Amino acid sequence: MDPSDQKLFTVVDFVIFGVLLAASLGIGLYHALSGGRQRTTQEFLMADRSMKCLPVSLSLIASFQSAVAIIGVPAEIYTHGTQYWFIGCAYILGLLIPAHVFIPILYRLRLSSAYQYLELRFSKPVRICGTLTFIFQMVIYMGVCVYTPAFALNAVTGFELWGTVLATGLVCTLYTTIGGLKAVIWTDVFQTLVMFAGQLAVIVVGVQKTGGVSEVWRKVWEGNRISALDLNPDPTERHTFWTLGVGGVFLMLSLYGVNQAQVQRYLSARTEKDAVRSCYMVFPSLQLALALSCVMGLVMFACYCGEDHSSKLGTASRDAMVISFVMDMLQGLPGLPGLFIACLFSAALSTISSAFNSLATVTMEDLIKPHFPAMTEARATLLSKALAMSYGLLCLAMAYLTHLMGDSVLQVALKIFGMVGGPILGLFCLGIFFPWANSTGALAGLGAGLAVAFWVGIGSIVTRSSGTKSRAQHGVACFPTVRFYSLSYMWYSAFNCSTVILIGLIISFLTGPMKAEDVTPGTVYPLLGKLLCFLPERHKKKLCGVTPQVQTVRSRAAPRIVKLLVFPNNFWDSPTFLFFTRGTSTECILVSGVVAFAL
Ligand SMILES: O=C(O)CCCC[C@@H]1SC[C@@H]2NC(=O)N[C@@H]21
Ligand code: NA
Repeated sequence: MDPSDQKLFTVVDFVIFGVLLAASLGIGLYHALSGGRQRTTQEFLMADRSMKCLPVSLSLIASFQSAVAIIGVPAEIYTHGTQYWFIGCAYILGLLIPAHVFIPILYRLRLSSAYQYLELRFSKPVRICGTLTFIFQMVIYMGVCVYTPAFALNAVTGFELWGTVLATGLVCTLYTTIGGLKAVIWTDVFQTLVMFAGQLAVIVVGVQKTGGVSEVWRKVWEGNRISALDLNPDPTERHTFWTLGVGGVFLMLSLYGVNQAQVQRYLSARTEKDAVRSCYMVFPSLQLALALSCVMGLVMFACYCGEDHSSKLGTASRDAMVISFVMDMLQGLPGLPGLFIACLFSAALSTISSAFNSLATVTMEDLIKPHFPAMTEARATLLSKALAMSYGLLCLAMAYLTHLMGDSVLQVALKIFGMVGGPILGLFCLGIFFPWANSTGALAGLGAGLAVAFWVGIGSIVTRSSGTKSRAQHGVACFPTVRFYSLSYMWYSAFNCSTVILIGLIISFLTGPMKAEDVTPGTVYPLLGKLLCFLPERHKKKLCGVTPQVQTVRSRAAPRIVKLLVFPNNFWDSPTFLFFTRGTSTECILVSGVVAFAL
């Protein structure tokens, strides 16, 4: 379909796209001129910790649901079938663990940056390394998010590529810089609704034009695009229930548990209960978002029946093909192409604004403020705005880098999360679940995790095998290393997280494990108490002692049998052990469930 030979966009479409940009700017302006007028970092970066759970939950969705998902998931379903849909199973534990482990710890510490936790639990160098790793991850991810919609549009509609990148980047930088986190959250709410509307429109029109639901179902069934549960345990198998359902949990934890963009939203909630509730509310909306993008891929398959369009659209044709499918469906329906473009850019803007704002926050809180304690509030807020602006410009540069990656955008994004988000998740898990871990171990673990992550990640790109069906397709000999490189990219988060924890513990024990009394109260999760929660209260009380506040350590003689079993004497009286055993029934059930599932 040659863009010039048919009017793709009527005036109505441009108006709708214009309304999206104007509305986003309007919300930014409103929050710049209302409330405290963004005069303090508490307001600019933390929204005065006044947000209710509904806007927070919609904003949590928007942060990691960008044009990559809107375009990449339908392309994935079109090409490989609905196996990817099983990632929805990872949303259960992927949101329950943040709600009951990460949020309580991070919220009660009253942090602004998630990485302040690393200094409280370990040391300042660990915090700096965590912050720099996060910045690296988000800057690259931002580039992919800005580039994806512009590239796809340009490939199909001749939309001026860099003009679109510039327009998106500037609008986003502007409302993020003037309106702060409040503007980012409320534009996220608006943009998430536009995102759902756009995808729904394409599905409704697509089904109607392909002959109705039963016709679509028949075609996708015959085209065997409905994947059965694939329980193949082979870790090099790209998408199976295990890589998506289990590997996906680690991916979700790295995003919804410890990623600053999401943690900042939890911390901006009025109360801890609001933060936990917003995490629960993410679940249905995330399932809806996943369902919409998967169904869109199925409708696209029913419409094209697997014809190959790569001749027309060049290299990453699958991604661009989604846009050409949408334009095929929506042309001649004034306003709908504009709605979908608005949907695409809503997805991009809501993710990029979250990235700008979280990057500005951690740079301010973790890298600048500690060196300039005397900095005035006004100057700090001004500097935060300047940071948001500069990250905006940096992101445009990163968009160009994406130009060179070539992989399907969904795979690029998920690899970034696995390679960089996985080690950060490992760092937090090491601190939260292993009180013996010390900062030397943490630094060594993070270093090892990142080294392994890049070794496997880059290796897979070089050997073009990140979870392919068989090495034979690539004609490379089946040496163990290639098998190592062929690890499915969906295992990167779990693999790298485990590497950090393993190396971290080994180095910690070699350099002298942390003494329980040296662990900052409130920075470890009482895992043991949860595991033993099935014990009757009196046994548990005897075994774990009363569950006092960690600070006041009362010596509790553990029963002889247990004493002899596992721990040296002083451990039973230590704050960590006692702290370990504090816990409510919900969390007990959750943790035993996790352990049972893992076993
Ligand atoms: O859309 C993006 O920008 C990134 C791709 C999806 C990221 C992960 S996949 C699991 C979870 N569900 C989402 O909608 N986003 C995250
Ligand atoms: Na988004």
